[in-house]
Amino acid sequence: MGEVDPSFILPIEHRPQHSTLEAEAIPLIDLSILISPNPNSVDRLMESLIADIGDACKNWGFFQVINHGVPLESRRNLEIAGAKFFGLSEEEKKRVSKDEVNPVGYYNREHTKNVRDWKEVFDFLVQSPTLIPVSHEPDDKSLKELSNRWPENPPELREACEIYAGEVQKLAYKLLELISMSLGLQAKRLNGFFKHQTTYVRLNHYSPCPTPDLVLGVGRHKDSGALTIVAQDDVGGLEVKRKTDGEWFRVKPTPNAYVVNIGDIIQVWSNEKYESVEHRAVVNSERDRFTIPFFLHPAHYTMVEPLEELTDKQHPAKYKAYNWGKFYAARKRGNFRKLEVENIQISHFRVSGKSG
Ligand SMILES: O=C(O)CCC(=O)C(=O)O
Ligand SMILES: [Fe+2]
Repeated sequence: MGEVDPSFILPIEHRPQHSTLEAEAIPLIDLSILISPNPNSVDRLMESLIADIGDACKNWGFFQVINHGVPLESRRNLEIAGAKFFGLSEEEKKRVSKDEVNPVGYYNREHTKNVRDWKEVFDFLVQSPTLIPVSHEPDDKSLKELSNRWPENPPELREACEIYAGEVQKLAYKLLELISMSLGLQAKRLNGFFKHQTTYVRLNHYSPCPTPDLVLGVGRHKDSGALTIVAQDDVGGLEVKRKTDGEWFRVKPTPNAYVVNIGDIIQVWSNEKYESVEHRAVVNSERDRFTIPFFLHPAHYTMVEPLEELTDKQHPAKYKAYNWGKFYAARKRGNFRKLEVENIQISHFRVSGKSG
């Protein structure tokens, strides 16, 4: 293992098995009806699309979408500018380093469950500035404004990021509406939570690793937001834990598709009709891999709790309400230091205590 820093090395039981099955299995959903509806068949096709989305959310918590309306050019421009940025010297990238006070920009020391991830990232906010709580402490009501930090090089990165985020945001709302309808709710039932969203986009770079069996690009985790929409390149490495048997499945890269997954917030809103599913990113010894997740997050003041339309006497709420901004601030602390205690989880808010 030579030069690999021990902080990256996983406990034996969490090391990736490279016999992992390749999943055609996560559903592939065609959204073309949203872009060019045919008036003669739109109702029937919409009904079947909503049913497919509902099944994918229930059975996998993950699916891929094609014909999603995000212009390919906006994605390519960002992929190219992002690769140029990651190709700069460490010193230059660190001029836009993020830290505990200003958590946007460049970072290469992220930890998942106290093990260092084999990756470097560049994060930017979809709304800049974005308001968030100063601390995770419940009694501290102070807020701070976060603003994006742009590197000098490459100069085109900023515009590429902004255009891309605007395009994926439209897709995020379409998906949110489909998910809402699949739960039997009004299409726009969930949109209001995102008026002052804390959404951000991450550029991930996983460089080749001499010991891919001992480390992970991103350790196993569930996304804590509402929805995640990921552009992955053709290298592959994203793995999803299948709900039925806990097997890890590789998500096969599909050209120009997006991988979509349910986060913890939709698990809570839906009162566990849908569940957020564990996933991870493996690395390899030969090729650089680039991915771009878009993390759809609500306003910091959102109290996350099961939606009242989905609860009644027979189906009581499975979670107590929690404040999104405080939850996220507590979660993020674990990225900057090794914590002595378990990081905060939605299971801590579960009424009868099943692990989430
Ligand atoms: O890069 C990937 O394939 C997945 C990244 C991911 O799951 C995350 O950043 O939350
Ligand atoms: Fe993730």
